Amino acid sequence: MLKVANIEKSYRKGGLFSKEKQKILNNITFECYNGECLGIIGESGSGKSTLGRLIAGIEKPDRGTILFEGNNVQDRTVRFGNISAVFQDYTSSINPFFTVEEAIVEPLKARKKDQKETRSRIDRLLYQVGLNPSYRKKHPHELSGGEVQRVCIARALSTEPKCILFDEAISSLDVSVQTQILDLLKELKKKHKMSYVFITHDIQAAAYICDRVIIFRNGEIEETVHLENLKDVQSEYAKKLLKFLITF
Ligand SMILES: Nc1ncnc2c1ncn2[C@@H]1O[C@H](COP(=O)(O)OP(=O)(O)OP(=O)(O)O)[C@@H](O)[C@H]1O
Repeated sequence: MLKVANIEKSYRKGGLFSKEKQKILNNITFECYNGECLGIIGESGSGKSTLGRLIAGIEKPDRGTILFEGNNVQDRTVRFGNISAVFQDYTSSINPFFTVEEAIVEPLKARKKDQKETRSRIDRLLYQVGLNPSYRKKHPHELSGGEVQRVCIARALSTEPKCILFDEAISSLDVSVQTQILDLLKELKKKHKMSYVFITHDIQAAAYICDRVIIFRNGEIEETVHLENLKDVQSEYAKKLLKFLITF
């Protein structure tokens, strides 16, 4: 369903006018199937978030394609209602002038629903991410970082997308809230065959929710492994990385 093929991405090194480029992603090819949670782990700076931005359609690859059900995610209408994204930097994810209710309802606006139905949907989404209805009228500055992040997750779930990209999206939450969100994602995955691309440093969270894990190294895929074989990765790099992440 999500098909990433031969992706390359470079950025200018040393500012806007520099001619020198640094390759961040090289020859990235993988698929994320319906109902699958695909983890992406790798060292800081290995290009995970860059890949996340390409999947979310925020940036364009220099080469290669990212297709969702056969259509290019660069096309907004392909992403709309199908792919959502939750990023680590939640402070810039929500308009500071919006209330929680407005933020959650924004992606739903294109769909004509009656107000009562929308309100009960907002309450259900808030409940699912562990917030009560009293949060509806609050603004982001009145919330803790973890609460804003939960609103971002509720917003990403609001359109019932087929695929959600999470980029370190739950790392900042309390362990109990993390578990609640992971359990919710597991349930939605089972019920609606949703799929997730789950970028994380948290090997425990990845082990809890992912079906397969891609190990990233310097902008390339080092190894892809099914969760049940995580302890038996082949490459020396993957062994070292996992050992580091598990003992860290
Ligand atoms: N817009 C940009 N312009 C120039 N360089 C960039 C840009 N975005 C990212 N980079 C560089 O690309 C490299 C990969 O960054 P990226 O954020 O994708 O890594 P990451 O694996 O997600 O790291 P982390 O785990 O720390 O979030 C880094 O060297 C970073 O400095």
